[in-house]
Amino acid sequence: MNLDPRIIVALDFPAEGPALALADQLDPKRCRLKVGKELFTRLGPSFVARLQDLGFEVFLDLKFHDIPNTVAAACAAAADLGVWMVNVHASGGRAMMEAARARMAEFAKSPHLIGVTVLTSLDGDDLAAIGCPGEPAERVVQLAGLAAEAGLGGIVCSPREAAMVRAALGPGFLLVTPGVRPSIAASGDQKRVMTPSEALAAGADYLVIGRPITAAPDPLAALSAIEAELAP
Ligand SMILES: O=c1ccn([C@@H]2O[C@H](COP(=O)(O)O)[C@@H](O)[C@H]2O)c(=O)[nH]1
Repeated sequence: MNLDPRIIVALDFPAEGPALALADQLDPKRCRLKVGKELFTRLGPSFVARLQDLGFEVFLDLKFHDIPNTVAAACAAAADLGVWMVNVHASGGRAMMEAARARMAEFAKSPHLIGVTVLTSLDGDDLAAIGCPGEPAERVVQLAGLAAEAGLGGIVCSPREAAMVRAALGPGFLLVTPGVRPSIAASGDQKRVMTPSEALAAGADYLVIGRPITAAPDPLAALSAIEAELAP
């Protein structure tokens, strides 16, 4: 029995039906579930509660990015939902992250609060186009340091940067990595990817995996294959 499953399944579906159909087949001992902008915008807090009733810990992936007061209040609202993890954009700045951290400290059992660094769909050219020239890894390490200084418990990054961030910030700082693709899976819009076993070996704590499972002809078989790849 795995009490701290490494896999977080991204439930990116357009409606409750298919999302619940998959959740019903999954086992909270094998994975956690991520609710993102699409499902939360459609279904709201009651859907999160539904997943929690099934026994799942939920990562509410809304990537808050706003002024400190607004983000802190949004994080408090997420904590009220009893979610396991919530995130903010580290590029929102130190004061914003500190405000969110301070509000979380008011909760007896607060979610993990983590900072999104550089989206895994971006490469160096994309960063240059938005006025941030340089390698994604450099910016990830810089934003990870800022998140750590602000008191956050970890970051979202590509597994490609996991080893560098681990070396810079040491153990105990959570590295949550989307951009995970089994070798036979299509990258789609993800530009900085690694396989599940590479991600774990690089030091990722949690692997966020969506379409390689949710869009597979047999999602349970896809999950089992990933678990087998990760087995020691
Ligand atoms: O940098 C980021 C931050 C978040 N995500 C989210 O993770 C999943 C990945 O889904 P796949 O289908 O495995 O690509 C998705 O919900 C994103 O919103 C990310 O990909 N990259």
